[in-house]
Order: sequence, then structure tokens, then C-alpha cells
Amino acid sequence: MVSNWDFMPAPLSEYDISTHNGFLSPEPPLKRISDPYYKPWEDLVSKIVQYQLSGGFREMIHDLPTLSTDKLVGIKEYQRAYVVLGFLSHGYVWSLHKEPKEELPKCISIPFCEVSEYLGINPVSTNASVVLWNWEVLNSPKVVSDSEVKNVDEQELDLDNLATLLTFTGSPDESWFYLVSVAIESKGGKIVKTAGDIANAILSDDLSGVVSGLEDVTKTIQLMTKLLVRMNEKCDPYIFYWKIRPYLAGWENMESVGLHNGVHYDGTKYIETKDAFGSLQDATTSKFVPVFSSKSEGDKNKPSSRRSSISGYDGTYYRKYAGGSAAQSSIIQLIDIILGIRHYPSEDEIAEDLEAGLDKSKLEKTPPGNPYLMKMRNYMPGLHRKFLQDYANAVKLRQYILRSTPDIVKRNLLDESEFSEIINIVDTPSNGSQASAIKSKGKFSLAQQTELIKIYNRSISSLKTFRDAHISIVTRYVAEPARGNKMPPQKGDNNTKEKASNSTNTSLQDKVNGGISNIINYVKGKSTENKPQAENGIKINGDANGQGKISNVYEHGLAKIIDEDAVVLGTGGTDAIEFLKNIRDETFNSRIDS
Ligand code: HEM
Repeated sequence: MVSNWDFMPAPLSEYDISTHNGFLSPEPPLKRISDPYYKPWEDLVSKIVQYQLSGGFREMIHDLPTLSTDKLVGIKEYQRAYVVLGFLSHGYVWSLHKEPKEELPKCISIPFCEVSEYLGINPVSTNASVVLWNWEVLNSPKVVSDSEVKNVDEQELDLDNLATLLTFTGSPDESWFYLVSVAIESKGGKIVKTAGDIANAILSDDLSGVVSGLEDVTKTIQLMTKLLVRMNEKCDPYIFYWKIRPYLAGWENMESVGLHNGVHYDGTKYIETKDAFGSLQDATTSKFVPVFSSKSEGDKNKPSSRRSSISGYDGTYYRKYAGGSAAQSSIIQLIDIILGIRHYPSEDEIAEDLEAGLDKSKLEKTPPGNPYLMKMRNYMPGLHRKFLQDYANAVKLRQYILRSTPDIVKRNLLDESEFSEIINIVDTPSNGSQASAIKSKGKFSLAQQTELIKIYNRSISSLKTFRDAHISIVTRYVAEPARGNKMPPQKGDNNTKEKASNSTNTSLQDKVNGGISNIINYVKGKSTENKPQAENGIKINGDANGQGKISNVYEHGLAKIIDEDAVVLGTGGTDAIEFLKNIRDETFNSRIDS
């Protein structure tokens, strides 16, 4: 069935979204900008791994000409330019074995800002640059069992038939990390299609259409969860933590890793973003704060999702942007919107806003949204952000369900406002959309009402399971390596994976390698043996006489050992586990208990 999108202000194609690939580009992204004018960018980015290893990447960037963006033709070339400039920028700031750089030279900063403005997205590496627009189909012959006959479309974006266009490290682990997301995003096609089906079913008060839409949502989320856990197959946690993740970090909440003010984009001035793509324009992204107002030393390990992203001092404008994270994926936010799941500011975020003089009652009620997740929308392509906003305004599935089940007593509605919404919706037009035309008829039988709620709750549970699986992944890939529970690869160790994944082997490993745990303890400030020396901001360990040798454990940006009780930061600078647990619990609490 082809969905009718008349309930939206614009056709689906105008949001750069399809029912085939969801928020991924419908056609594979460009592998190169064809105009030879952009050869200097393309040539350098194609050798990013080699120049990182040689230590000469920053010098190569300094030699780049400042190219105009005028010769870019069409959205796909802008997307490719955004990908290339994202890799060049993060390769420059987080250059391997160097201290992070606080300044992006004009040759990258100016075109990066222009291209980003065109696309309505922040000028920094994002889920769009490493996932959405960074893949190709291999078309390698695929063995498909008889029981698993797939149609051509499905085969095309099979996880085992995909490759990435660019990586920072050249490692298969990095490619796999991005490709798992690509595969999950490709399921977004089904979610988008179902979003349309559900909207139309609501408009025609077609209960069976709503039920079957919800069943589709559940099935697709289950497929997404299966794909998510495949992360474990080919992306090694400590390669991820020690080698890949540092490149993805942004420059917000990164004081503890050396970027105190963010990054200065040379030759650019901060201009208030226009609202062409439905930019949030909230205080978190557009506030101008001088450098000297950054948090005190005591607060520096405490992340904030509300800190302003632009700062200035003596005419120098530092920008603070979160790093690349799948929190910037539109697909999970779309599922939240379809199911009417509300996320709220954390206590810390409310406290910060109160400190800033905002009215508490307003903060808690308007609009429901976790500030970090809402902020992440500015790291989505502008057209996708606009789609989320327009869909959220047009379709209110949860309200429809609440209103269509008058005979069922609901025990756990989150707040009073949900009751008033049920009562008011009949009289209150919802932004002029056709959705407001729906009238409650109270015509469904008790069995139908019970079934509707059961199916809705099943969708909620499947998303909760996805978020549970995601928390396990984050624990394994970030929290454990951060606390030294997983060792980085050892020099001369041919079988590091098994050893590293089994912490009971650590003592043997230590004997062989000269006491890794001492080094970790030293980094944690608990031992004076094997004193590490700081060189270029990188921890190296040495012997008791201070004779430095290249360490098996060194810190580089986000790749560092932290204390047991310290906050594990996400690439976006959140207190990762706490944040994710809140979001997961809010998901579960959205079930309608009868
Ligand atoms: C090794 C793999 C992964 C790691 C280490 C990881 C880590 C994180 C962290 C630390 C956060 C907290 C917020 C932030 O820092 O931005 C986060 C959020 C998030 N991640 Fe991942 N992630 C991984 C894979 C994925 C994949 C494949 C997806 C699929 C789309 C995904 C979807 C999300 C979403 C949607 C959020 C926002 C919170 C939510 O809505 O539940 N992540 N991730």
C-alpha cells in the first residue's frame, strides 16, 4: 500500500526521506565530488589514515587552498562535501599522538560552515557524516538460505553487503561500527512507511489499520535490536574505545581532555541560524557566552547538556559542538514520536536552568523533551529535523489510543495533562492538520480496546528492549574500557582479544608486559611505580627511573582511564549511562497500565 502523506505540509521526497531507506539517502551517497576543483579535498581525505600514521596530517591541511563552495551542485554534492570536511576537521583537531587543536584553519572552517548551513546541520562530524552519507553497497554474492529468501531491496542494504566510504583509522572495526548503524537506519524505510500508514489509519478511524501499524513497528524494532547486537561480531570494544572513539569526540564538555573553550573556526563569525529547517532556536544552541564564564574547576568533570555552544572573547568565537553519536539518528526519535513517548529534563538539567533564572513550572511542562535529545536535532540534517517536527505536530497516536479506549481504566498515565488531552482533543484543532478532524466515537468493543492497548504496550516494550541492548553495548564499549576493565592491545601479544576480554588474565598479562595494572593505577593516581611521563599531552609510561618508552596505555582525548566513581562521558559529553537509563525508563513508563 502506498501511503498518502497529505496530512503533512510537504510530500515525503521534500524531506529527503524515503519509504525505501528511511533517513539514509535513497540512492547510495557520492563517493567523490566529480568537479576536479575539489580534488585537493578528495585527495587528502582519501589518505587520511596514512597521514595520521605519518604524523603529517595537520601540515597537509595547512597546505590546502581555501576552496569556494559555489561549484558544488545539488544536495548530494553538498552532502559529500560535508562528509569530507567532517573527516578533515576531526582528523585535524584530534590528530593522532598530538594534543588537540583549538583552532580549525580557514581552508576547512569556512567551507565547512557554508556547506553545513546549506544542509541545516551543525558544522561538526555527526551521524549524518559517518553513517547516513558514508556507505556503499558491495554487491558481493550473498548466500541466502531458502528459508531466508529476501527481495532485492532488502538484499541491497544487507549488513554483510555494505562498506564505508571513509574511516579515520582504516580498521574493519570502525567500518563495522558505522555499518551496523547504516543497517539499522535502512530499517527506517519501514518505520517511515508505517508512520504514514498509522497516520492514515487514525484519520479514517481504522482501528485494524492502527493495530497492524503498531505490529509493524514492533517487528521492525525487533529487527533493529538484532542488528544492534551484531556490533559485537566485528567491532572490538577496546579498538573502539582506544582507537576509534577519540576521533568522534566533539568540542563541547571536553575541558577534561584539553579543549577548554571549544574550537575556534578561523575566518567565520557566528550568525544566528535561520529557521529554514525548523531549527530549535533554543537557549542551548544560540546563547552567546564569553570564554571566561566557563564552569569552575570543581565542576569540570560534570557534563552539561545545556551549556552554550558558542563562546567569544576578544572577537574570537569559539564554538562548542557535541561529537558524533547515533543519538543524532532521526529514526529512534521518530519511533519515540510515533509512540508518543515523552522524555524529560534530568534533575541536573532542571537545576541548571533554575540557576539560569528560568521558571521551574514552565521547564517541566513545555515542551516535553529531554534537552540533550532535543539538542541532537540540530545535529540532524535540517530536512530530517523538519520532518520530525511536522510529523509530531500532525499525528498523535497515543492520544488516539487513550481516547479510543474509554472503557479501560488507565492506572499509570504520566501526568494530569494526558487526561486533559483526551478530553480536549475533540475540540482542539491540532495545528490545523487533518488529524484534528478525528472524533471519538467510543465504538470499539472492550475486547478491541484491550487488544489496542496490548499491542501498543508491546511496541513500547520492544523499544525498551532495544534501549536495554544499547545500554549493554555502551557498558561494554565505553564504561568497561574506561575503567580499565578491558586492556588495550598489548605489544607483542598475539592473542590480545581473548586475554583482554577475560579480566582474570590480567595478572599474567601484567607479568609479561611489565605491569599494566600499575600503569593504570598510576593514571588513576593510586601508584607511584612505572611513572608515566607526559609528552605532547599523551601519557606514556616509563620505568622507575623515568626513562620513557611508548606505553601500552596512553591517553588521547576521550581514550583514557577514569576512576570507578567518575562520570563516563558520551561523545556528546553526557553522563552516558545515567542519561541512557533515564531514557530507557521513560520508555518503559510510557506503557499504558490497565
Ligand atoms: C559501540 C556502539 C555504540 C556506542 C558505544 C554508543 C554509545 C552511546 C552513548 C554514550 C550515548 C549517550 C549519548 C551521547 O553520548 O550522545 C548514546 C546514545 C544513543 N545511541 Fe548509541 N552507541 C552505540 C551504537 C548505537 C547504535 C548502532 C545506535 C542505533 C541507531 C545507537 C543509538 C543511540 C541513540 C538513539 C541514542 C540516544 C539515546 C536514546 O534515544 O536511547 N547507538 N550512544
